[in-house]
Amino acid sequence: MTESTLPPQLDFSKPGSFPYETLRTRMPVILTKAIDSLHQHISDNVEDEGRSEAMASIGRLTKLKYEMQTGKVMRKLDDDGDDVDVWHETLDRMAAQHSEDAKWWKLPWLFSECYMYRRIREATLLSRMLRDVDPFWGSKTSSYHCSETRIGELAAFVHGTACRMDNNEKAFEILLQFSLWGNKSDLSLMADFDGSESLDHMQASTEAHLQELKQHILCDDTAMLWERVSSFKNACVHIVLDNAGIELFSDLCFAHWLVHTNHAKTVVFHGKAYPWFVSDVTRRDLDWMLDQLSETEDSDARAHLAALWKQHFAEGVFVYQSDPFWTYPHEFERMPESAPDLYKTLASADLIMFKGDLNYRKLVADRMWPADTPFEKALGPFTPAMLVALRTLKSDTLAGVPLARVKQAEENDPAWNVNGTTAVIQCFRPAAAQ
Ligand SMILES: O=P(O)(O)OC[C@H]1O[C@](O)(CO)[C@@H](O)[C@@H]1O
Ligand SMILES: [Mn+2]
Repeated sequence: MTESTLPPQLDFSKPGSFPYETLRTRMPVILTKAIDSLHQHISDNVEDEGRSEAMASIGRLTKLKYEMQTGKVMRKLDDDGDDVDVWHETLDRMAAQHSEDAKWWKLPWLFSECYMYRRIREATLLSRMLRDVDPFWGSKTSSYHCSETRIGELAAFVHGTACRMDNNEKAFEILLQFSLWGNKSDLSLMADFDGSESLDHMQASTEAHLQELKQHILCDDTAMLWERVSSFKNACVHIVLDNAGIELFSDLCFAHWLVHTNHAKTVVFHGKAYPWFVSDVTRRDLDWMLDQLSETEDSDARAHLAALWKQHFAEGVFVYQSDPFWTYPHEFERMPESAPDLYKTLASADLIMFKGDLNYRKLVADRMWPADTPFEKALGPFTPAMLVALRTLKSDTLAGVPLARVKQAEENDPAWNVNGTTAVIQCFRPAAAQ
């Protein structure tokens, strides 16, 4: 298909649409919160001489908010980050394709949203006092603390039961589902477990709950995935991470199971090089979470897992990488050209797991595909290895789902595709892996 015969990317042309409301309401709120948090950091930590340059960065963000809200030009970047050329080339390409003057509201949603986070990065990079400050740190750490009970329960299940279950497939399915629903901010699994019951009881009630949640999975390729994973011995699995907190914890649990049942020898985690889309994982988030888990009592499953996982990272069983490509505004089909080494690394994987909504949008190029378009067709040329997308839906793009299923979901809940209550587990398996 040529660019002109492909469905267009999501944009802001329709008042009331989800992208439109995101730019009108949600993005300014996110920006205001980032400004507030940097402001707080300055008041608490920055002495007189550093204050004016830090405040100049706050001024840049206030200006950005004004530019967004009033449809001003999306200007080039002022910092000297290694990725500046990529951003400038993309900005030029976008302008040539969509609107010569590159104004806010005129370029596609995916590019515009990524650009906002890159401008936040610019503002922090340009101040010596702020360059290492994460404006979303407070919201990430407090969301972790809100999930601590659930994390404790899941840790007990993983440490105590999952790797010893007679039925490997069952354990795989449960942990896969945790990783999937971990992408929904409010993970309401194990709702009935009050800490006093046995692990068996907890497992039974969790299984019942997961069973109930299954009806909200619009396309479920778990069987295809299991067919592949069950054949693994010492495989190399890559997980392209999404959010910090309970989602990251559930991803680590899945990786733990892969390694401790000898299905995988190595799990490579791909995170972001700097704060991105509020809650996405950076190395600092990962290290902080491991330390939090270590600080529980010695007998706690969380402390055991943290010790083991730290050792895995030290020994290369778990590997953390943060290629700059993940914070480009690029659809993944651009990876072979834009990040050939990363593409080569992924092509060597036995399986790549893509977590979350934004990764899904980039997989299918954020186009308005008819929902029943085959997933493989929507992936276009991005087929490095067998891959699976685990996503709760928080934006309108979707492929690989029968129209009757979409209709049913719409009837149940008008916000079905943007509020994280429905999900997909979608696999692509190249001919060579069959
Ligand atoms: O963390 P996730 O699952 O990628 O969700 C982020 C998503 O949320 C949104 O901000 C919309 O709610 C999208 O822009 C983005 O795709
Ligand atoms: Mn995210």
